[in-house]
Parts: sequence; structure tokens; C-alpha cells
Amino acid sequence: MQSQQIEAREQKEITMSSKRKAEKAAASPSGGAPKFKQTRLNFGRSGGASGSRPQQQQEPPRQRTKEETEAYQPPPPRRQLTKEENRDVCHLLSAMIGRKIIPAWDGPAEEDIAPGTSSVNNNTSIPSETEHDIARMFGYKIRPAENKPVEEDTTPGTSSGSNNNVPPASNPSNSSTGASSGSNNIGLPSSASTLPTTTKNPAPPPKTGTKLLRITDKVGNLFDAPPNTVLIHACNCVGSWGGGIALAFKQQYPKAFNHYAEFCKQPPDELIAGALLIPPQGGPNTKEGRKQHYIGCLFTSRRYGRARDSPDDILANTNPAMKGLLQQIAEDGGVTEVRMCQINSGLFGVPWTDTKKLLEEMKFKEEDEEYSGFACLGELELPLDVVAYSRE
Ligand SMILES: Nc1ncnc2c1ncn2[C@@H]1O[C@H](COP(=O)(O)OP(=O)(O)OC[C@H]2O[C@H](OP(=O)(O)O)[C@H](O)[C@@H]2O)[C@@H](O)[C@H]1O
Repeated sequence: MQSQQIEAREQKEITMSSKRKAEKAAASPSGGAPKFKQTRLNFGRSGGASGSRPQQQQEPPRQRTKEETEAYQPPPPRRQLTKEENRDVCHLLSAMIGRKIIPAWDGPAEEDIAPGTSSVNNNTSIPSETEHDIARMFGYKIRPAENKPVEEDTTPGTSSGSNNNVPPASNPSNSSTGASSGSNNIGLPSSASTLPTTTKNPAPPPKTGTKLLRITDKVGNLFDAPPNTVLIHACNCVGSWGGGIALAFKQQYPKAFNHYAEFCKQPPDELIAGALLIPPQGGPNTKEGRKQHYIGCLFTSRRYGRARDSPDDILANTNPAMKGLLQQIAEDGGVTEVRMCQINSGLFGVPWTDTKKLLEEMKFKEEDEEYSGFACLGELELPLDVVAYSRE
């Protein structure tokens, strides 16, 4: 009897305890569910509208524990494509759509993208809206292809006496910079132009003896140039744009100067007779960025001032430096015009007539074929027109 009473009391306590638990659970906001229950992901469907499923009460987001916060590693930042990868993508897309394309983030893209707006590309068919759409989808734009015949030199095989004195060209790949391409309305070649699938009438490479430059003198301000013009000047190899036109470059293109100064951390003996093509720098809201000028640096003297190289050495360095720069221009594919100051003629003390003669007599030689850029220059109408500015 006593044991029956005890049993009955225990039973009552169990029932009461379950009831209390149930009441407590009902009062809690989560309805008594386990603390970390899996919640259904809401993809924006509203159960109310379709009436198929009642909306579930949303659980407030769980706070991270201290340990979890400490252990949290943010995802690594997205890597930018390298110049080579970028070029590969260009090649791939070019092959897909059968047109030359270049990255679209520099230059007056809209003008170039709009079909039928190319003023110089009258001889080639105009890319269709769909082709532009495909290029645009991947963040690229179609570069108008222009295949002009190569102008033949009247005296093939000859090269100037001064050219024979110059040392072999320094490896221009040393001085290559990051890629960025703008529009190319005069048909300067891009790397994509080497794709056989994309070039309809590939021009032959320039013949040995073909002159590379045709120079016209002009009085005026070098810096008043349209976007995607390359402005060329002579530089020392110690990272100083301290006087003459170089100082004006430093003031107007401070980011380009930083690029040059960084590049000059290499020993002068490695830089001399080479070149550096600096693509347009600065954001669209900066003076420098709005100009969209390329800067072409020719390393014609190791040092400056009294320690500068002799006039003969400066002249001897100018030829390979210019060839190296032309190669970089050809490889980049975004340059539309080539302008220079009367290089070497001021603080470097070399008469302009001497430098001009040397540059005009510079020819495509057999050994230049090792430069991939000169193969690209084969698509150009050679010699390339260059305007040399002297002060107003
Ligand atoms: N706004 C403008 N528009 C158009 N033409 C302009 C002009 N301003 C000047 N010119 C003309 O441009 C020619 C070149 O004369 P520059 O003396 O400048 O250059 P350069 O090639 O002989 O010498 C290079 C070293 O000069 C610097 O000097 P530092 O670092 O101080 O040593 C560098 O860094 C190098 O090292 C002369 O015909 C000037 O009349």
C-alpha cells in the first residue's frame, strides 16, 4: 500500500515536470527548438503569395563565439589577371569571335565599341552588334583591324654607318611594364594580331632595310596630345626627372614618374640603351588619368649633369633604346600616335640634327626579327610617323 502511494506520487511529479517543461518551452521564442537548429534558406519566395507554404518565423542570426571570431580568416582578395593571362583571354575571345579584341578598361571605350564609328577602318567590315556584345560581356572591346600594305624601302639591305657603331640592343623584355590598352585607331598592332584565326589578310613582316621612323619637326607643346599618344623623352638611369622637359613630365605625370623611379632601382648598366613604356596612369578624376598618355622613356645616358655619358655614347644608346620602345609599343597595341621632344638636345647636349639623322636612318635589320614586337610592326605602314616637338 505504502509502495503504491509512493509510485503514485512519483508519477504525479513526472507528469508535473513534463507539463512545466512543455509550458516553459512554449513560452520561449524559439518554440523549444535546439539552440543551433538548421534553418531553411529563404531564396526570396514568399509563401503568402502562392499560398503553398506558411511563412516560418525567422530566427535571429547566431552570434559568433569568441573562439570562432578569433579563428575567422577572411577570404583572400581576388587576384588581378597578369599581363600574360590577360593576353591569353584576349586571344581566346578573339578566336571565338574572329575579331581582334583588347581590354576595355582603358581608353575611350564607348566610342570604339559603338559599331560603325571607326573613322579609319573604312576598308574592313564593321563588327556586328552581337560581336560587340560578346566582347563587352567579357569586359573587352573589339579593335578595328587594319591591314595596310608594308611600304618598301627603296634601298633594301642597306643600313647607316652610325647603326653599325651601336652596341646590341638591350633586352627590351626587361623593361616591359604592366599591360593596359586603350583604343588603337591607327592600326598599331596588338598582341592579338598574331593570331592567324583573327587576322584576315596578315601583312608580311617588314623587310630587312625597311626604315622604322619618319620624323617631322614641329614647334609646340608636346603635352597637348590626344589620348593614347605616347610621349617620348630621353632619361637617365638613376631615377631623376629633375630638369628640362623631364621635370615637366614629373609635374604632369606624377604616377608615371613613380613607375619610372621604381624601375630605376635596377643598376644603370642594366638599364642603359633600353626603354620603358609606361601606360596611362591615374584614375579618371585625376589630371593625369584624363590625359590617357603613354610615356616612353629612352635610357640614353646612365647618369645626368656632369656625369652624363659622352655625346657619342648617348647617340649609340639611342638606337637600341628606340627599337626597344617600338617593340613595347607594338606589343601593347594601345598607342595611337607617337610624339617626342627633341631628345638629347637640351641637358644631354647632343645636337638634335645628329639624333634625328640617327633615328631616321634606323632600319629593320635581320637580327631585329628576334624581337617579337617587330613582327607586329609588320602590320604597320612603315616608316612610322613621329612628330618631334620643340618649345614654342
Ligand atoms: N614643354 C615642352 N614641349 C616641347 N619641347 C620641350 C618642352 N620643354 C622642353 N622642350 C625641349 O625638349 C628638348 C629636350 O631637352 P631636355 O633638356 O629636357 O632633355 P634632354 O633629352 O637633352 O636631356 C635629358 C635629361 O634631362 C633631364 O635632366 P636631369 O634629370 O635634370 O638631369 C632628364 O632627367 C634627363 O636626364 C629640348 O629641345 C627642349 O627645348
